[in-house]
Amino acid sequence: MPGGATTLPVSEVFTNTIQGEGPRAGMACQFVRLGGCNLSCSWCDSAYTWDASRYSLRAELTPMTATEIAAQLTPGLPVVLSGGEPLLHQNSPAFRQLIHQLTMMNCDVHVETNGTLAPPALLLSRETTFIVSPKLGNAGDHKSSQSPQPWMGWPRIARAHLKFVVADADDVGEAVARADAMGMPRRRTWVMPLGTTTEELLERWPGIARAAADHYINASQRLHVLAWGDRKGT
Ligand SMILES: Nc1nc2[nH]cc(C(=O)O)c2c(=O)[nH]1
Ligand code: SF4
Ligand SMILES: [Mg+2]
Repeated sequence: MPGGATTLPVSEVFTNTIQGEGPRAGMACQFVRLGGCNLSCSWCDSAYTWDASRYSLRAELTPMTATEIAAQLTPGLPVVLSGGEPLLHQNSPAFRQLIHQLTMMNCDVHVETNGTLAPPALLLSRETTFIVSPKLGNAGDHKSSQSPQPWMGWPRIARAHLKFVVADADDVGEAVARADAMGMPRRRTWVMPLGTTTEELLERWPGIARAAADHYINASQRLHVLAWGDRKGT
């Protein structure tokens, strides 16, 4: 990403939704979805933010200043920063400006990240919540230049939680092993089902919930998909 960018590549800004996944599932919130990712998960449900081989990123991403983004947001309502990988933009002046504007607007910030990049001091100093999703084998192979290896400092950040996308009980076992290896407490570790339809999510849920409970980790559904399907703007 260009270090001096005064705009961010924005896929979508939407308000009036609920956080669908993980430790804050059900929370009223709004979203800012940024373009670009440093991984290429086979089942990515937001590939339109990064995959130039399948989408026209020029059409999908709009350069916006922090002020333009903030103007579309509701003061006081938590903002989920997602992507793509939003932390790719952490050194951009526009990213810093956006965080400052969200502070002025009294908006909590929750970052949905793949966990490969260390977060900036700016976010750590304002009690940001991090929802960190390291990728399991089910995400397939990434490009040869890409490393899905997570930054190992997440357990030291009290407001960081792991959230693994799992297909079945075996994946839950893999998630537990990964959390344990990172030193992340199980009470801050979540799994959620892979899937973009109600049928898939419900079909996987009993096996995943059972395995999560047996391993003393948390499980969430994907509430927005159950409510509205796999649609942009939700
Ligand atoms: N409602 C809602 N909750 C979400 N939680 C994580 C999301 C994401 O795409 O990162 C997401 C999303 O796209 N919508
Ligand atoms: S890390 Fe997230 S945004 Fe990037 S390819 Fe994987 S699922 Fe998609
Ligand atoms: Mg999503």
